Order: sequence, then structure tokens, then C-alpha cells
Amino acid sequence: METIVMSHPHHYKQESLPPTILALGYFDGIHIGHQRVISTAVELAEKAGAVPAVMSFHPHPSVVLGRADQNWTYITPLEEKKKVLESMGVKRFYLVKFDHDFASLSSKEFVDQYIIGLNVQHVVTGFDFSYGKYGKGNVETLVKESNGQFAQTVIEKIEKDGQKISSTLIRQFLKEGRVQEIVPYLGRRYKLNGTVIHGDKRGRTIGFPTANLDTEEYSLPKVGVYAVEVSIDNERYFAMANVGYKPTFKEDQKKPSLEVHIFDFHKEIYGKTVSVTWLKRIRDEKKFSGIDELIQQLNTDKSKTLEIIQTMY
Ligand SMILES: Cc1cc2nc3c(=O)[nH]c(=O)nc-3n(C[C@H](O)[C@H](O)[C@H](O)COP(=O)(O)O)c2cc1C
Ligand SMILES: Nc1ncnc2c1ncn2[C@@H]1O[C@H](COP(=O)(O)OP(=O)(O)O)[C@@H](O)[C@H]1O
Repeated sequence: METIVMSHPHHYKQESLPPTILALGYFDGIHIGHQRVISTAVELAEKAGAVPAVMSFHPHPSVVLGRADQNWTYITPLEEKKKVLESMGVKRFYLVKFDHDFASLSSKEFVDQYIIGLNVQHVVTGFDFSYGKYGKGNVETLVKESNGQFAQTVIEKIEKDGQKISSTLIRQFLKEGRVQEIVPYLGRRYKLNGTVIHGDKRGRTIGFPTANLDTEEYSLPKVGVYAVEVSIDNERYFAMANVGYKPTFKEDQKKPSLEVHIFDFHKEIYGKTVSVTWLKRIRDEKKFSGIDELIQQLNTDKSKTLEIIQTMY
């Protein structure tokens, strides 16, 4: 998949580009609804012998326009989004730099400057796609603003158990720690990457070394303990994770951190990337009266995690 960064203003020469079918949207999470939009574009492109492409925007408008709180995080940060798109068969990824200048373009200016020049034959969006200044452009204005230059397919709302599948809903599930229930909405298990950083070096002294992960822009599930699968250098292992503040030892930690104790694993992995796949929540994080109580609980957590894994695999 080729990534083409578009910063404003941007004009492409039409004749130099192959016919393209474009899925258009922010797509944070690439949940089942987004997947329907993107795979429709991929299928249409296959039939037409055209190039399947996605146009998305980064950073997320909530971040740039200051509507989000300061701790706003992604479900799929840019690199994760690229990986998922690539796995879906997308061949060109138009990445629009979202800034105040871009946000102030009218919907017509956006279409003229960003889409018309790309030799797009067909645009696919979700039913609630909005674009242009104040988000005034929508699927109806897009028909008009296409000026007959491209066809349009709008994917209808997808619901499950009476709820619209949306990034907001996925975030809500994460906030509630419902990592198992997320799967039919997200269309896969929730996954994130982190870099192994140094902690307090206490883990190894209690028989439970824990790799502390810097997860940057990813959203963390609710504070608590989880059964997870991790992947390091393309090898998979089972593990148990703690999201939280380690209240037994710390009083001043401002943000929750993530650490994983990996089963049957004995390597030093500082600086490596660990991919964490979330299987099931086990319990809340607790403040223990001492290390012995914590160790006892960690042994219980380990048995519980192994039980969960047995039922899943
Ligand atoms: C599965 C798991 C569950 C944990 N649960 C708790 C907990 O309930 N309360 C707590 O204070 N710390 C908890 N911890 C964090 C430990 O306190 C921490 O791993 C230990 O102090 C080592 O920290 P270090 O990696 O910075 O050396 C948990 C860690 C793991 C891996
Ligand atoms: N089974 C394991 N699970 C997690 N980390 C392990 C394991 N075995 C060895 N390690 C290594 O030990 C480190 C964790 O040990 P720990 O004493 O908790 O140190 P820190 O406080 O720096 O995380 C990890 O970052 C990793 O490099």
C-alpha cells in the first residue's frame, strides 16, 4: 500500500493517475461499519479494474480543533490504521494533514482540491460522513459537489443489538473494560502496541517480572487486570496485564500505566515493541497491605488467566 501525504493546498494531475475507487472517512478503529465502507470500495475496484484507495485525515479533528479532552487517544493510531487498511487490500492511502487551514475549507473546496484531481470514479462513505468547514458537507452535498465526476455509494447504518456500531461505542466498551464484548463490533480483538520501558525493577524480585509498556497514542481499557496474548518479534505468548496505578506501591502516578507478565518467558526485552491482544478482564486493581498479599493474588490471576485461555483456544 502506498501512502500519499496531502497537505493543503494539493492539486494532482488527473491523467497521471489510474482510475480509483475511494473510501472516504476518518475511520478511527476501523470497526465493522468502517470495514463495510472500505471493503465495498475494494470490491468495486476489483470489478472495475480500478485502484482501491482510502482517504483519511490525521490528526483526528477532535485533537486539532480542541474538542477532545487532553488525554484523547486513538483506537487505531496512524500506524495501526495503515496495517489494518493494508490487510484489507487497500492499495493507495491518501493521508490528509488535518489542520486549521484544512478545517476552514468549504465542503466544495475540499471536493475540488482533494478529490477531483485523483481520477476518482466512485466514492464510498458511511451514511453519516461529514466534511468541510463546520462539518457542513454530508452525503447529499457530496452528490452535488461531485459535478457528475464520480459516482457515490453510501453505506447504511449498521446496528448490533439496537446500537449503532461507532467509534464512540468502541471507546465506551474500552472504558468499561469489556474487551471481550468488543469483538463483534470491532470485527477483531482489540490490539495495541507498546515499547518496553524501565519500571521500578520490583517485578523480578517477587517472581513476576513485568514489562512496562509505553503505549503512546493508543486507548487503554479500564483500569484492572486482564488475560492477554502478546506478540514479540513475531512470536506469540500468553500473558496477564495490569492497567493501573499500582496503588500498593505508588501514590502519585497521574496516568494509568500498562504492564504485562508473560508466561514461560525469560528474555530481556527493554526497547522492544510488544503487541498486546486483549482477551478478557479478570478483576479490578486493588491496594494490597503488602508484597505477600500481592504475590498471592498474582498466582490466583495466573491460574485464572490460564483457565480463560483454555476456554478460548
Ligand atoms: C497481572 C498483574 C496484576 C497486578 N495487580 C495489581 C494490583 O491489584 N495492585 C497493585 O498495586 N499492583 C498490581 N500489579 C502491579 C505490581 O505492583 C507491579 O507489577 C510490581 O510492583 C512490579 O513493578 P515494576 O515492573 O515497576 O517493577 C499487578 C501486576 C500484574 C502483572
Ligand atoms: N516473563 C516476563 N514477563 C515480562 N518481562 C520479562 C519476563 N522475563 C523477563 N522480563 C524482562 O524483565 C523486565 C521486567 O522486570 P521488572 O523487574 O518488572 O523490571 P521493570 O520494573 O523495569 O519492568 C521486562 O522489561 C523484560 O525485559
